[in-house]
Amino acid sequence: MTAPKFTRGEVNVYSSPTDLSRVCAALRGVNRKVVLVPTMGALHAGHRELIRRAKRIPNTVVAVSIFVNPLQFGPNEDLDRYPRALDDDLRACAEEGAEIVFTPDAVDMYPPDAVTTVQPGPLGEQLEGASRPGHFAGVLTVVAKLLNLTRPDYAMFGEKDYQQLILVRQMVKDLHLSTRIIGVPTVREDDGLALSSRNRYLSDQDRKLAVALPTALAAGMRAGPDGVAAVLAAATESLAATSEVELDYLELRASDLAEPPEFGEARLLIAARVGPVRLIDNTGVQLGDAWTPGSQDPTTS
Ligand SMILES: Nc1ncnc2c1ncn2[C@@H]1O[C@H](COP(=O)(O)OP(=O)(O)OP(=O)(O)O)[C@@H](O)[C@H]1O
Ligand SMILES: CC(C)(CO)[C@@H](O)C(=O)[O-]
Ligand code: BAL
Repeated sequence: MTAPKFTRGEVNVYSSPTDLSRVCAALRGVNRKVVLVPTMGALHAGHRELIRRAKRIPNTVVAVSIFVNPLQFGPNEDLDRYPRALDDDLRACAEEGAEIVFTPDAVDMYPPDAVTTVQPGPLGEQLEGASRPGHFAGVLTVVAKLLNLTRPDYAMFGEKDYQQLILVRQMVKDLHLSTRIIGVPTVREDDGLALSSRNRYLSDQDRKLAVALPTALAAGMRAGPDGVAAVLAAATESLAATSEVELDYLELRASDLAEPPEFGEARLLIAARVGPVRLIDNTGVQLGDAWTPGSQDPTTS
């Protein structure tokens, strides 16, 4: 196959995995780098930021996948009513300059005889995985398929789904995949709420209440210099002010999520239900003083 020529502002849409794989191979053959942006569609400014950052990498072709992956939804979750907006999504991809959009059918990603999945290990059972059993096996399986189909040089993932980002990085390392995983900071509304496709399910009143999540994270972050207990106390106290928000978890972990937090960079993660909508968010927290083991002690320099 010869590599396609792209017209600025136009996206090339593929729904067949084989066609996608061939076109990416042809592009690699003419020394173009491929950047993959995996999404479930209903694109918002957070997704656009992933595409924009992908476009900043020189000599690349940006491939956005839009696939509501059934394998990562539990039996009582919102697979059927997950927002779908393909026409708007294609327009957004064209506006941001993505060259390729991949919109497969579920039967092509999971033929009836497919049995192999990618398992995430212990971290996959914690935090989001504790509330959504099997979720990360579903995510890693589809991401592995997308990485194999496109063999990208880079793939973009949002920090909004921080645990997902960590698990994808681990999978890439464990399976000796050669893609570089790029994490993109969370894009937020003016009041701090993290953009998410599921925000559109929030009623006006719940939308106002939802700001309790980033507010609690910010309170925790400000308490960072006072240590682990202070961070958790501050975030918990902040959250208590909004009794309508039903907390699922609020946890402070080391940045890799595997270790308990000690000094330096940590991650504060929250999941909560606001009305019918389950929202997640997280933030980096600097624990203790600016000095951390391994850094230069400013008092002795
Ligand atoms: N606010 C955001 N800022 C940065 N990246 C984001 C944001 N929201 C989603 N992403 C990233 O976009 C990619 C695709 O996510 P997805 O399509 O599930 O959107 P979503 O808004 O997270 O949807 P959902 O409501 O299902 O969580 C993921 O890598 C995700 O982390
Ligand atoms: C990475 C992903 C596209 C896999 O379906 C999904 O989990 C998401 O949108 O974050
Ligand atoms: N952004 C994570 C996808 C999910 O909630 O299934």
